[in-house]
Amino acid sequence: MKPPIIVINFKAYENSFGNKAIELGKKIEKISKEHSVEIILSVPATMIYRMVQEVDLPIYAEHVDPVPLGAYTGAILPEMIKDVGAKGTLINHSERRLRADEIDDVLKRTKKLGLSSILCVDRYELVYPFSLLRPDAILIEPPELIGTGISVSKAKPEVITKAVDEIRKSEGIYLIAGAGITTSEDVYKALKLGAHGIGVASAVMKAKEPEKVVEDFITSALKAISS
Ligand SMILES: O=C(CO)COP(=O)(O)O
Repeated sequence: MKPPIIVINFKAYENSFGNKAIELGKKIEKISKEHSVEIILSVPATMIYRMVQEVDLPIYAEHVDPVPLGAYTGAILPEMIKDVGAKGTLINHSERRLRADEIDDVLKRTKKLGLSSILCVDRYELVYPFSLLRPDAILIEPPELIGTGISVSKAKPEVITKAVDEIRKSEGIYLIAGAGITTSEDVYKALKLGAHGIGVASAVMKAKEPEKVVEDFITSALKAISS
């Protein structure tokens, strides 16, 4: 992981799985290579294996279940995503919350397996306490803005600046901002406020020309970190 960090969370849209997801992944891979900016794709569990085989980008799970090996029907474990080639996972997304003890357990396991971790939080007050669990990055997303098209960087810039202050108390953990990020200006502003990257879903997944959106985001992110 290296700033500017761009995480595209596929979630469960109609193009989040199957051939459409692979096509989208390949388009994003091309832009990523053209600009030499790594883009992390978090994809549905059923797509991890195919994405890893067909798209040369770091593929993450969107969630892992906080249960041990054993009799847990339907569970997706950190060990399983590692086995199919995932590089890491989101943990505790707003749409897939875990308890604090479960987060702690999952982080210990991902670390042991050599998987990267992006721990999601919904408010800046959680950034420092959760940074003590040593994820690779914390993704802050006010849930009320997710999927609205109203970006955290414009509507709640103080959430980013306060989260940035908090993350600075812990060495070596990245702060990513997300929720409602839609325009290249949203991306620029998030990075200028001190975030190391952005997390996005609907602006890419629902776009007519997602590759254009991703390209604009990369250009803005590069501009923000170089000016
Ligand atoms: O939840 C998100 C990324 O993890 C953000 O979603 P939107 O980009 O759709 O607001």
